[in-house]
Amino acid sequence: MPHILTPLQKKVVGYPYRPDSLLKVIAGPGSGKTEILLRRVHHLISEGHLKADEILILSLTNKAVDNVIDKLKKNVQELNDQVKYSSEELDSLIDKLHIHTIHSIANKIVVEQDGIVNILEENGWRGLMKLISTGSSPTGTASYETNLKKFQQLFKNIYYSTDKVAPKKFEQISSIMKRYKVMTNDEMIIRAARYLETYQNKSKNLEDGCEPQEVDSTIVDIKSKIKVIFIDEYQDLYPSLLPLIKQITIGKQLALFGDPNQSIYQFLGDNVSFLKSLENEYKKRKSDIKTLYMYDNFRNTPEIISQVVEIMGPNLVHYKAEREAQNITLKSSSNLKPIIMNFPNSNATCEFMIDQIIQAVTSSAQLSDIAILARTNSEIQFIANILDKYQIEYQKLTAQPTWLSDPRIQFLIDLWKVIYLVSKEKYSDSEISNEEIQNIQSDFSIIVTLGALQGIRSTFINKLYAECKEFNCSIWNYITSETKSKRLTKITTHKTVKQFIDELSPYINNKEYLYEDNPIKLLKNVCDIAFNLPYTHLQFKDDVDRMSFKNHLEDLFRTMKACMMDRPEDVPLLEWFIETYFEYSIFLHNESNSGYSNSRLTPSSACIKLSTIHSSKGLEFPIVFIFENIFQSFPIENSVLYVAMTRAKNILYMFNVNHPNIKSNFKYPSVFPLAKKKEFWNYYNTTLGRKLTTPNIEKYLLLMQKYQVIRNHQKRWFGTTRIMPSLLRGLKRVPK
Ligand SMILES: Nc1ncnc2c1ncn2[C@@H]1O[C@H](COP(=O)(O)OP(=O)(O)OP(=O)(O)O)[C@@H](O)[C@H]1O
Repeated sequence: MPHILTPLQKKVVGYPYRPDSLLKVIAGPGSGKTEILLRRVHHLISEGHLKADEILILSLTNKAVDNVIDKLKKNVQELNDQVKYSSEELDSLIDKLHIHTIHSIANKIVVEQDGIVNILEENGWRGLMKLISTGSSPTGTASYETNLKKFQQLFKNIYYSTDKVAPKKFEQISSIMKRYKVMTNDEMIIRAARYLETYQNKSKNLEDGCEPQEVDSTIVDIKSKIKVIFIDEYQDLYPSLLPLIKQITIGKQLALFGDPNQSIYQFLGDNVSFLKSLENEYKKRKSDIKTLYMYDNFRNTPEIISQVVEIMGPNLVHYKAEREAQNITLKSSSNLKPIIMNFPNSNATCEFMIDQIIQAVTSSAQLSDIAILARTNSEIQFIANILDKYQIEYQKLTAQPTWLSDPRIQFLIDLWKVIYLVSKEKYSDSEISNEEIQNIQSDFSIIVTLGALQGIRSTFINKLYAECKEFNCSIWNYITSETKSKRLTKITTHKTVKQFIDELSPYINNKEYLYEDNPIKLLKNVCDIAFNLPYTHLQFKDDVDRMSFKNHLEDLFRTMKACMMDRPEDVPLLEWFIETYFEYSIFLHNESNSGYSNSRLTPSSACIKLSTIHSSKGLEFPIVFIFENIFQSFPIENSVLYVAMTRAKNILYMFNVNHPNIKSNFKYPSVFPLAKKKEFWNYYNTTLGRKLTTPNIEKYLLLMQKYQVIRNHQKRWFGTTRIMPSLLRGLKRVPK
């Protein structure tokens, strides 16, 4: 059954469609933002105001896009009670809607105009840094990682500033990037905006109809078909996206949904000024601008909401509106206040947390109801290690799969790029003209892979690049030409380059290999190449390191298989994989409910969730622990704490949270043991739509005694008790 809408939700769903207008929906946590956005989409279509292909839904993250698609399927099916959609009809309806991340739509526009482009990833940055530095480090004598970070910052400052004079070392950057079609995400956004603007101006000049119509493309869709644009989580938009958003939204109805209090990406730029500029565009055109508020809360208990207000009250924007809103719907009282504690050390924090988890699962909760949130990845790793120790199964929620950022896997993909791009250039039917030499894309992948090998210094890469420019030839042709490559002296370097050529040549020289469509063979070959090269990252530190590579390799293989199944018949697997692996990997990642359990065998639906606060955005969990390391010295930002606290549906714990409004007091609260609170567990089960169960406190006490782990706080409550790690694994292990 679809939810019955509240008066505030109804207003948003039924707000009229008007071209060139702005609707801003400010919605608090748990107010049903995404659901209402989709109900509005359905309303506009079913009332005949718009067709599905006239609607564009934009989000910032892939996860949010998948969330929209999932909810859309559920909602449309529920709402459509007269004519039930078959699953094919539903798929076709969803296919017609345009649903993208902002970056993927920019990428589509740019690729349609420019062909394949290289978006800078970690290894790409390293390659670029090697290319422009001249032996000594470009930014001083600090470690490579620090230099890389500084370099990226310097690059950003110089590239996007018009008034700064670039140091000599950076002058080459734009020409190199242009030459190899390498760009950062920000540049891709700017480029896409420029293409849209050019199209707009061209169409204006062509209104007399003297030139033929353009073929179908994303630009044509945006400029001529789309009438309404929805942006979910608008508070995360930042200034460098503005040129593109402006271009996309001209003349359309733009509906922004979000919560300014949850603006956790301020480090990317000022969201407030972004919105002002966008609103000014609508004001300039004298368009309608309307703000609606949604402050119902179907998620958090009133006790959690009061705690949020107590800690952050004056810092919450629009809170007045919430207070004044009439008839807001809230959950009933749970009579359980959030548990806020500061511990003297990390061990005490962990022991208490484990104890609470055990109480919860021996009462009514399932392990998958529980999420542990922390600010940094290192804190998440710390908690993961603790849970490993207790053999409690968990799943890390990450925005993108971890294998994608494993430099070893990136190295394998870069090697494939070398094979594919060099072969393509080599076997291309037409002679490559001088002008085309400027666009030899294999060069960049060679620089990235060669530059990652032991003994290859930036002076060499730099010289190589300069030589190729002088001879006007590709790097592969240069290094494989005996006469030319002799000019690059040093014996050790020479040996490594020879090794590189020897490893890759058999595949490049075999034209058929471009069409190899056996993923196992492709993977085995590229691993052989990588292991035979002096690439230090593949000399494993220990078994854990080896296992992590093995797991990532399995994920890479899974992605290849998915690409293979979907591949158009006439496109070779290698080519299709290089173009699409990122999208497939995100898709598979989200499908497997984002992440892996520590055992990799347990379904994610049976695991505790571990997540950084940033990755938990938009999610909700019955029980939330906010876990801060006691060494966390800088206070948590209001917006980050707000997002974390409002993820909790029924129970919220906050451990060692460093915030000026949270007082430190190390005292076990009187509300425990949690397992004794029968009334509360009834409430818990009812709000989650589950059958009522009785908390099994006897079982809990029995187990505690059986395993005899002495805990100070348990001693106070139950006498001497002991918990063994296997407790949560169905109690199969018999203690010695
Ligand atoms: N009218 C309604 N009646 C009952 N439940 C509702 C109603 N509208 C939304 N909900 C439920 O409220 C919960 C919160 O909704 P949703 O996840 O869309 O919140 P949100 O506004 O996106 O929150 P956040 O901004 O914190 O991510 C969901 O479980 C949703 O199904």
